[in-house]
Amino acid sequence: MRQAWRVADVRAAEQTLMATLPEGTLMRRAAAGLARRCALLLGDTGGVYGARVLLLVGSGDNGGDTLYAGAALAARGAQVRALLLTPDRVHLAGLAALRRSGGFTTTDLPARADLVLDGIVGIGAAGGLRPAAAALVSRLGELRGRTGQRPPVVAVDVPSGVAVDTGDVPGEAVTADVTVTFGCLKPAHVAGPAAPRCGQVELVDIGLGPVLVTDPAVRVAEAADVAAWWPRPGAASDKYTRGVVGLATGSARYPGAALLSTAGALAGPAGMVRYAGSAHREVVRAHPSVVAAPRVGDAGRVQAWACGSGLGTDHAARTELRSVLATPLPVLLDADAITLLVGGEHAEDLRRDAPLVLTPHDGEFKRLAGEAPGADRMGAAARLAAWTNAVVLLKGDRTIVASPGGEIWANPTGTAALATAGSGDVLAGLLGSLLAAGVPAVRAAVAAAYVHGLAGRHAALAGPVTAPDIAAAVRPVLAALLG
Ligand SMILES: NC(=O)C1=CN([C@@H]2O[C@H](COP(=O)(O)OP(=O)(O)OC[C@H]3O[C@@H](n4cnc5c(N)ncnc54)[C@H](O)[C@@H]3O)[C@@H](O)[C@H]2O)[C@@H](O)CC1
Repeated sequence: MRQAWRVADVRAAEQTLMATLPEGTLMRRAAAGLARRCALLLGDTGGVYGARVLLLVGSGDNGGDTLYAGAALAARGAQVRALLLTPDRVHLAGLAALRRSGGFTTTDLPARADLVLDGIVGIGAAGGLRPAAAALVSRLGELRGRTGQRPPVVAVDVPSGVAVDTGDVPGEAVTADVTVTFGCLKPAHVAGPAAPRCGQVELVDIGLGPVLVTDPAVRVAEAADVAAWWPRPGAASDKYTRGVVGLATGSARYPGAALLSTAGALAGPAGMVRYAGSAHREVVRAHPSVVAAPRVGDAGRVQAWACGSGLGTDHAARTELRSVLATPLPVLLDADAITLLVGGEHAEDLRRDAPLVLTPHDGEFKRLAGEAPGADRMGAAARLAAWTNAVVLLKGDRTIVASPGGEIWANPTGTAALATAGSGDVLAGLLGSLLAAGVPAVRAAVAAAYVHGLAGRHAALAGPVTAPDIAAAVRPVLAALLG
């Protein structure tokens, strides 16, 4: 698991650590790690000696890190130029170090550079980039390196222009190939549109770990976590002990949603799938192992329900939703079931002890919460989770999972390939299967999003992706993940 902390927590930890160390120690550690990574990058394209390195230097300590790292590269023979955004406000000791090592300052963007370091602004950023910085960033694409290609950009701590605590990108921002960050990850490295702008994120240890005592703002599951959480059948397992998942999905109008949620559920860890709904004949024809009935009340025993994908919003759909919510079982509500919650008619039904998971996309989120997720998707998901007492899985490029208790996860495996009709139905079935297999709701949501994303990527290797391709890709992805 990887974890990221908010700026206020990082600052507090840094203060604690700095009080025990000679002044400038942390910046020296940060700059040394940064220079090492830059030297490695230059090694890939002809070496440090003689390389043209451009430093974009803002007024704060982020600029200071950049100047010290530039000094280290200049000392190894690189031609280092620092473009100072605010020449009257600059880290003076860093600038002196650069000059001592033979580095120069410049006032405009040069035509050529083999490496760019973005030290315009780090965790001290307030709001979007100021006009002069934004104008500079918009021109970075003009640069060419010794191979004639665009030079790699290394962001110092975070790409300038991103909102560090939310991962939002409010305007012009740097797109980095590598981000070298210090002490710990920050939310922008893992969540929101900022995350893909970071490129490869590398963490430099500056000794912050022992004093970083607050809970992380956001967690990111890794393959080993998902593999550890994923239930596997044992010698004593049978179809019932592995869990039976019930699906209340699809309708005469949307029979495809029934088929896709079933395909997702069949790829999950539960031992049996029961389908309840008007597409019961189609489901059994396509998936003979499924036991199907026309209504939730006739479905037989299950250990969790997934409800809503393609269910419709008519009276019959409302009755099925009510039946599902009346059970003492974990329930996942997707798509139309979320829409049916709007207006509060099911407020009483939602008072339940068993886990509830909601899987809205932005439109469903807006309908239910009354406003769009906005720039702070993690905060928005956490608020909806607290309000509904449900685990909320907010779909997106970096899908967010938020628990009612305030735990937040960002999914790292998202891909544009998942943005296709019926993709969410597959996810609902898969997540329902994990719930039925006894996986706690937050882990089930995190694991389902992770595997669903990998399945989208796997399917995309063969060309344009449809939802059945995603469902089919879950098995090979699990085979590789679970070993
Ligand atoms: N505090 C510490 O102990 C450490 C800090 N380090 C570095 O210090 C950075 C934080 O330094 P600072 O607190 O000085 O803050 P920054 O250097 O991130 O930014 C603050 C400066 O940028 C300007 N600024 C703010 N918002 C801007 C915007 N939207 N557009 C353009 N300019 C803007 C401000 O005028 C201010 O002078 C970290 O990101 C990291 O790089 C590292 O050296 C590691 C240790």
